[in-house]
Parts: sequence; C-alpha cells; structure tokens
Amino acid sequence: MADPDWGIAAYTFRNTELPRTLAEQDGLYSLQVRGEGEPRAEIVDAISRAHPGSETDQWLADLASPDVTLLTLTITEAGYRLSGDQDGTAIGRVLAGLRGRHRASGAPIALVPCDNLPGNGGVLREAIRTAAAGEAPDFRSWIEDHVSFVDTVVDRITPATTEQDVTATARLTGFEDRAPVVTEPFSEWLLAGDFPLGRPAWENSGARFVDDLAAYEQRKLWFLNGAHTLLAYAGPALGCATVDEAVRHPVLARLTASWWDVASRHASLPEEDLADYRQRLRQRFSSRGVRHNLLQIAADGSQKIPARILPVLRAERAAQRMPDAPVAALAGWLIHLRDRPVSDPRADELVSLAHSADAPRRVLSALDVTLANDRELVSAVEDYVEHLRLSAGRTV
Ligand SMILES: NC(=O)c1ccc[n+]([C@@H]2O[C@H](COP(=O)([O-])OP(=O)(O)OC[C@H]3O[C@@H](n4cnc5c(N)ncnc54)[C@H](O)[C@@H]3O)[C@@H](O)[C@H]2O)c1
Ligand SMILES: O=P(O)(O)OC[C@@H](O)[C@@H](O)[C@H](O)[C@H](O)CO
Repeated sequence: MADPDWGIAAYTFRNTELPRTLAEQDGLYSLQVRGEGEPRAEIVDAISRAHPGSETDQWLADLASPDVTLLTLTITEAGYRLSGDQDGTAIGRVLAGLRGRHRASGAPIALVPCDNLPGNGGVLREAIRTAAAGEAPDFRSWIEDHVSFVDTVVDRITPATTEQDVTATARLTGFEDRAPVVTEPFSEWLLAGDFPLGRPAWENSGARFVDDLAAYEQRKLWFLNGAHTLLAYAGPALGCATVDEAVRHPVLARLTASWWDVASRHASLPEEDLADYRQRLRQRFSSRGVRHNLLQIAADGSQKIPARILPVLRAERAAQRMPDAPVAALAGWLIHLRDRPVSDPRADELVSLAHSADAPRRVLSALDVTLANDRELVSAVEDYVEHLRLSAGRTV
C-alpha cells in the first residue's frame, strides 16, 4: 500500500453487501490490472475496517475523532445534488459527522471528493454550506475555518465488477475474493488543496499535488468523460454495448475523433498535451482488457452532459458552428430516454419530456433554456435522431 502508517475506515450507505463481504475478507481485496498483455493482480490491504452506513454511531464516532484526518467521497455526480430533506443523503450524513466533530474536538479535517465534477471541491463546499444554512452560527463559521475542501481529478477506467471478473481474479490469485476490482494500467490522480492534519504519502503511488488543476480537469472531463458520454448514448443506438466495441464502429470512431477535434479548439492545455492525451485515450478505449459497459456510463445524463458536452457546444454555437459530435450525443441521449431503462435523478421528468411532442426542444430546455431557444440546434438534434435511426436500420 502507499503508506502503511495509515488505514481506511470505509463506509457504503446504499450497498450493504459490500461492507459485509469486505469485513469477512479482513478488508482485503484484489486489484486486477488488465492491459494488452497478461493481466496482473495484487492484494490491496488499505482498508482497516468496512461498515455499512447503517452503523450510524460508528460513522459519527469516526468523524468526531481527531485520528480521522480526511474523508474521501465517491458518491457519483448525483450524490452532490441537494433536495429538500438532507437526512439520508450523503451530504446530510457528512454534515452530521462534521457537527459531531465540531462539538467533540473541533479538529480540522480535509474533505476529498473523487467524483467527475468540475471543481468537485468547490461543489462539495457549496453543498455543505447550503445544507448547513440553518445551523448555529459558530458551527457554520467552524466549517469555513476548519474544513478544507480538496479538488481532485481521478483518471482510471474501472468498470463495475462482473461475475466473470470474480472468477478470473480467483484463477489469477488463488484467493477467493468476492470484491475484486478490475482496472486498466493507466492511472492519474491530481489533487489541489490543504490537508490540515496531514495525509498519506499518496505521491508514492503516483498521485500529484498541484496548485491548480482546472486545465487537467477540463481535459479529462471533456476528452475522456465527454467521449464516454457520446459513446454511451450514440453507441447503443447503433447496436454497441461496450466502449471497446463502440470505438471499433466506423461511425462512432469518426464521431469520437470529431468530438476531440472540436473540444481541442476550446481546451486550455497546449495542443501537444491534448494530442498526447487523445493518443492514449484511443488505446485505453479500444483495450479489450477492460470491457466498459455503455449503459453503466449512460446513468445520470442530466448530471453529466452539462459538464462534459455543453461547454464545448455553447462555444461552438457562439462561433456559429454546428459540430456533429455534441449534436450526436444529445440525439443519442434523446433515444436513450425514449428506449432504455433510465437511471437518473430526473428520470421521470426527462422520460416524459422525451415522449412529448416537440421532444428535442423540451429535453434540451431541461438542461439549458438558451440552447433550447437555438432553433437550428434543436432541428439538428432532431435530424440526428433520424440519422442514427437510419444508420442503425431500425425504428427509434
Ligand atoms: N469507475 C471509474 O472508472 C471512475 C473513475 C474516476 C472517477 N469515477 C467517479 O466515481 C463515481 C463512482 O464510480 P464507481 O465506479 O465507484 O461506482 P460505484 O457504483 O462502484 O459506486 C458508486 C457509489 O456511489 C453511491 N451512490 C450512488 N448514487 C448516490 C447518491 N445519489 N448519493 C449518494 N451516494 C450515491 C453508491 O451507493 C455507491 O456506493 C463515478 O460516478 C465517477 O464520478 C469513477
Ligand atoms: O459515471 P461516470 O460517467 O462519471 O463515469 C463512468 C466513466 O466515464 C468513468 O468511470 C471513467 O471510467 C472514469 O472517469 C475514468 O477515469
């Protein structure tokens, strides 16, 4: 492990099976790295304890303890949304933990979101501030002074584990592991922010600490996640199920390259850097080592498209251009909302809009009213739905 002086107390609030499985395995799990050559596996011993979120007292005790110096969160993009009642949400649970910490020791803490959101540290800060609006003033000012919100970019393609992964890992390690993780060889973890009570030596495992990661975050969200989103919606419309299959489809390969060309026009990093990242992405996406299911990536489009696709599309429309790749992503999303099981915090509203008359405009307006008022764009999305339908040779 990166730093044997540290250990992780892991909590999952929705999946009650995983902490039980991990506890039965003494927190050990195997990491299988699959690239183009032979897969390799290692046993990870970073987790000291695993708890279901129902162990509220333990959660509160951990967060109150000054021995706990940081909290990472991986709760998907949708996890940062606030609804009326915070109880039972991830943000509500973190706030309850901070309240206890303030009362108990008042020790500072670093919060480290690891989800694919632009400015994820700032997003978390705003969510906590909003949730704490009705709290006592001294607690609110303690949050401002003692809680550090760290920005991160986590870049490693790690699809959900399948039963085949479980079997293959057992064959490789000889260890019967019910919670293996399968990933690719590439990995990049960037962090920017303060750790007031210290942190593990993550740099020993390749993490990089930078002052400002906005340009890297933009590159990752647009080039990797934006292309994933494009493929997740246009891919199934053309009969593809996984990322590696999709990038071998001639129409999708061309759209992906076109997306990267368009995104390059507006990205902040130098052209050589973007070209190098694209080159690596081509290899990463086409690897048959990790089979990344497009329907997994298709979840929560309403939370992902605004960060990954719309900034580039807006910049292109401002320049009076109509690039086909972002239009294809939106058209594919419309087909997805009509035809597939939709997992999204706004699913009911979006599915109903997608089946309404004037669907392209109304679905777009759920994301951005200005874009929905762009008649040329609405009509391009409508035409692209038809184009995908004809390309697939099926009725949408
Ligand atoms: N897997 C990857 O390749 C990868 C790489 C980089 C970043 N990420 C980020 O991590 C996130 C999670 O990916 P994962 O592979 O760990 O997925 P996962 O399905 O294994 O874990 C998601 C976790 O989030 C929880 N969750 C889901 N919706 C939630 C909500 N509304 N509120 C609170 N918790 C919620 C689930 O219970 C689960 O514990 C992604 O959405 C992405 O933002 C993933
Ligand atoms: O649910 P998402 O779209 O945020 O994530 C799905 C994949 O795009 C994502 O997990 C990538 O594999 C990851 O971001 C690579 O670093």
